[in-house]
Amino acid sequence: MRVEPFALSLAEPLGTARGRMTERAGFVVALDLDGVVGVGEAAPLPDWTESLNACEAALTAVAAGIDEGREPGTYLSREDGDESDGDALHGAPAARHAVATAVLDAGARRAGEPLHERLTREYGTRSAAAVETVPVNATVGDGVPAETAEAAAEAVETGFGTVKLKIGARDAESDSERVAAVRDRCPSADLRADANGAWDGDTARRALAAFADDRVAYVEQPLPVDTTTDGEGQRHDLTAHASLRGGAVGIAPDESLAAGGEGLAPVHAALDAGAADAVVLKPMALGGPDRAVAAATAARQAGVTPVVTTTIDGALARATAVHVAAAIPDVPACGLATGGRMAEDLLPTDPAPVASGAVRVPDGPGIAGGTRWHDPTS
Ligand SMILES: O=C(O)CCC(=O)c1ccccc1C(=O)O
Ligand SMILES: [Mg+2]
Repeated sequence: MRVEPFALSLAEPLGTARGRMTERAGFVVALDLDGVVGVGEAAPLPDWTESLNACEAALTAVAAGIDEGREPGTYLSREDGDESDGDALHGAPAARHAVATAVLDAGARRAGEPLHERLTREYGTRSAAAVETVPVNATVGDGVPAETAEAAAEAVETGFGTVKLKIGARDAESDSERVAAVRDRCPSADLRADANGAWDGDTARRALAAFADDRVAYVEQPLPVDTTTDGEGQRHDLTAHASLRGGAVGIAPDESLAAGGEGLAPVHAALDAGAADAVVLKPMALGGPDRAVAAATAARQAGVTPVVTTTIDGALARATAVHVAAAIPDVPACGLATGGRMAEDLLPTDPAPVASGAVRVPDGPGIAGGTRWHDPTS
């Protein structure tokens, strides 16, 4: 297995409650499975996944194990995340994402089918369906009300039906003004907001009441991650998010789904705790496209809406996430329109371009047909 580092700068940094994102770094892996090469991307992001160093260490260990004859699939054996303790990909979801994607990509390329068809069959709820596009939301970063409304209006003009606003970088009253300004300019857009854990319970209740007037569909991660548990073993952050539900504005855990356990355990905990109207599923943070589709299936069974987003990744992981979304029947608008922020990218052309508020699902074999990483001589 080859492991190649990358670093990509963002042309348009994203302002969030956790600061500004300006660069993404990670690794592309290329894995030869009986003569068919599959590729996958690891784009680790602190707060969501292991560190860049831990990711590299995990991938290096997997590469060494494969060189010694270990079967790549055995690193992924349990899709519920129960890999045996001490195994290389335990606690390294971004590294697992790369390896799982490469294995799936090689299998799909061998079968001559797009990745989403394989994901659908193996981890989804229906037989493979032809899916040409997936609806996506525009992502609008922090800014003063006029800027925010302008960016949202521009997105709606270019065809986005859904706009997601980053909030929580300023106080809740200022964010309510931003949301009101957007609603004013975009009367018929579907609106969402993402607090990235910036609020406490009282602030959240106040802000959610104000957002209801402006018909915000849901808020991602209103409260911070807190994996400590009460006497019954329930996580405090999940209980707290559950107590915010019931109003007009839905609650959509995001960071909480990447904390407090391996693999899908946090997703199941959030569903069991009744903490979610929607769940924000990031294949990179969950440890792979296989797990993300399995999480969506579990969410649907619990009556919870699955939404797929990236951690703002390179083109390979973005396209992988598009395949995940395509494997979910009637998926709502997903946070996959982030390619335009990149100043440079992993592929010369975007295999999953966005137009009119939808992303095109790649229809070649595997993730996106052939790339230079698929050519073992390059
Ligand atoms: O969902 C979107 O619209 C874009 C993705 C996004 O907001 C994001 C990007 C990187 C890291 C975290 C997040 C997040 O959803 O919190
Ligand atoms: Mg979020």
